[in-house]
Amino acid sequence: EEKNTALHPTSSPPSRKAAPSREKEPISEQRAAPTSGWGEGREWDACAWERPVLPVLPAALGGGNKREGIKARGVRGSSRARLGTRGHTEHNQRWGTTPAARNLPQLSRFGDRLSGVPREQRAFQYVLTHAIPGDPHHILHTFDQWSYRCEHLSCVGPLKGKIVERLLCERAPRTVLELGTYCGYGTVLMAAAMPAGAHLYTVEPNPRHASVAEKVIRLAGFDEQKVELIVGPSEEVIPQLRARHGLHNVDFVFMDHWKRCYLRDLKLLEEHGLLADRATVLADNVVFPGAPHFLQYAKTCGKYRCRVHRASLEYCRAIPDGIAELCYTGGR
Ligand SMILES: C[S@@+](CC[C@H](N)C(=O)[O-])C[C@H]1O[C@@H](n2cnc3c(N)ncnc32)[C@H](O)[C@@H]1O
Repeated sequence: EEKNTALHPTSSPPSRKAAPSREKEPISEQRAAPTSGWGEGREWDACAWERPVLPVLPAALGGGNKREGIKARGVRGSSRARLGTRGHTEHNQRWGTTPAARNLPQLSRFGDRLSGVPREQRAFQYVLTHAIPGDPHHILHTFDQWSYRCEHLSCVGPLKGKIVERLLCERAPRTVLELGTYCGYGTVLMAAAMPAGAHLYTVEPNPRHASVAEKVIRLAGFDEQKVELIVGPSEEVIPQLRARHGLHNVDFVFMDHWKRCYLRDLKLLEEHGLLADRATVLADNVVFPGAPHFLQYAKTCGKYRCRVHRASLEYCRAIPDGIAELCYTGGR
């Protein structure tokens, strides 16, 4: 159920015609070359050293991670169905009929095996070498560059990130809960926008993702006083938030884990009395891939005021998506 693991970046991938001269160079030289890339419109060069390792990386490694739900081929099919004429043509031109596109899931796994490094770890290595430590926005920007130009990551992304950031600034919450940390993109984005003294709890069951996120969060300069990463599934963590983590109630929730868990976890938060009066609950991807049961409940149960902020899917402007905003009124 991971959101769109197979969708391609919006900007063109680097031309493979341009690559041969570099590809013949020893890898050590290629790694040394790119560091001047930032701010000069040469961001792809900054990660050019990835190409010789896997020449088909940008096209091939969009997803296909079995553990994370929808297989790349299935998502690709849906995305093509939803694209307009222009998007469809672009899609075909880029990936549509190439053997690499037809074999996305296999190639993705092949990429992980060949490099011996999971996708999220590759992204982190890029961030570590190119982002400015202690500068959350530069770290987010570096993730964006990686995701647009190299491999798709299912972070909230810059467009929907702006919506989250704006709502968070408006609400100025004291306590924030994120469900689904992944690489820590959303965590860093929210931690940077929170008022001083606010505390963010973020929940991630996958230890591999949690390990990357922990490093990203600390790289951005947020300590445990500000951001607490809890490793475990939301259904186990939510009931323990009060007793184990001292969270009395939460002012702002960002749901961005598996979509089928949204409704269950919203009800869990209600049952455990964890939603503060007028708490804001944001839920990502309610348009694509969608969370219809969650939306139906939020609109009809009488406990929330609900609206959807329309945007597009992270790193893919052709696919409509949206963030639901719920305001908890508790039925009053
Ligand atoms: C779409 S990603 C989260 C993206 C992140 N919020 C961001 O903006 O960078 C979804 C994440 O939810 C995690 N996840 C899946 N099931 C979960 C659960 N039951 N509780 C918490 N997280 C879960 C997955 O492991 C994955 O890392």
